Amino acid sequence: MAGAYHEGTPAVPGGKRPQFGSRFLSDPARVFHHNAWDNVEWSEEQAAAAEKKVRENSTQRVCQEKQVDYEINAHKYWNDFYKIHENGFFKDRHWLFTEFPELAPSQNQNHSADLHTENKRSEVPGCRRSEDGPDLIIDQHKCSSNSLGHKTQTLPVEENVTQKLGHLEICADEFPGSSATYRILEVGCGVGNTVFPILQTNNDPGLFVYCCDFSSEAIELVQTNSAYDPSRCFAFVHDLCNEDKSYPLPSNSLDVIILIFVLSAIVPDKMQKALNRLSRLLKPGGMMLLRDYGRYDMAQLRFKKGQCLSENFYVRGDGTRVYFFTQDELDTLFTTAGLEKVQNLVDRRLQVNRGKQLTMYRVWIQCKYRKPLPSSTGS
Ligand SMILES: C[S@@+](CC[C@H](N)C(=O)[O-])C[C@H]1O[C@@H](n2cnc3c(N)ncnc32)[C@H](O)[C@@H]1O
Repeated sequence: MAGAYHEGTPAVPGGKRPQFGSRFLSDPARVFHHNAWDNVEWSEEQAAAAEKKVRENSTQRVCQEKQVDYEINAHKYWNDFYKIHENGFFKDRHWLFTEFPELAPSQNQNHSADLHTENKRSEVPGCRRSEDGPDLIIDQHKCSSNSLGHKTQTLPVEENVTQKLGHLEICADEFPGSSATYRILEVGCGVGNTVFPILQTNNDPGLFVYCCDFSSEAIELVQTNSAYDPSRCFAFVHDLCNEDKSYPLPSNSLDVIILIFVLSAIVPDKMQKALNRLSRLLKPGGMMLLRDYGRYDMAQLRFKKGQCLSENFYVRGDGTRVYFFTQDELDTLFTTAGLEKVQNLVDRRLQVNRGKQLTMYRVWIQCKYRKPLPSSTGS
């Protein structure tokens, strides 16, 4: 199936993960000597062939009636996906902390040095360390607000002073994790491939991790996972496209929001508003982190005619959808949401199936955008 989710390379058994992005293919004759090559340059012919393939597979669009069904029932298609696969896609994601040290800042002594390097790297397209990506690859949590046992902290409220989340009522000054000092939200968390490594790796006592997904099946799998700790984590069902439902936490309350292969799963004309709403939740100085599919990724080229919904947006055989971004599109989305660029990189990786002598060209985009600090006035 085009675009089923599997992560590529497993972690090195018993060893520290090597830095990504350090293996370059200089001699094409050696392509089958390793499983993956980093920062692969595409030839003009290859780029032209990819464009042609996309033109071809986009000629025939899915009919309007089916398009409406995929939109209205999007959560159901993902529920079915998780009913079939459960958490079979759980993979080691320790690359998360190499790429996104913001997820465990106290575990990264060189955090500020890393950020400095990132700023530099963002100016050099294509110059980055790479990583594995997917290819291709609750009901409600019991109210445990203030479960860290800290004093509650009053924060400005987003829209509603009190919001109802199922049977759970959340107030501005008393919401899950209200007393935490470092708050991370993962949107479209699936079965917790990112959340659980964060909880395991980041042992800051002030950490609180929120995670949501519109698939109740996925959230149930997160909540019933033995590593789920309601004193440090709050998993909830939420549709990031739903304008009528607020997040169960106030504006300006989050240090980090992370989106891993989720923005691509929503219909393009709802992406901007979804990001605008998320941006409001960030503290000034807070960061939005994203890793997602890039234009002409192998998964896009593999779609057949009749699976295209709109330009660069496709439906898989199981009814789940996927968009393939350019760096510029993501830059526009984030900056329109009021954020400033820290990093916007393209990761072109060549994965190799040595057994079958197959080559797979992957294109992923990684972004970090920051909410600006209020500018000091009167100086
Ligand atoms: C490709 S999966 C990625 C899951 C997870 N981030 C990971 O990397 O393992 C996309 C996820 O986004 C979720 N999703 C798609 N559209 C959504 C929406 N509108 N609101 C919330 N979650 C959504 C799906 O249920 C699915 O879990």
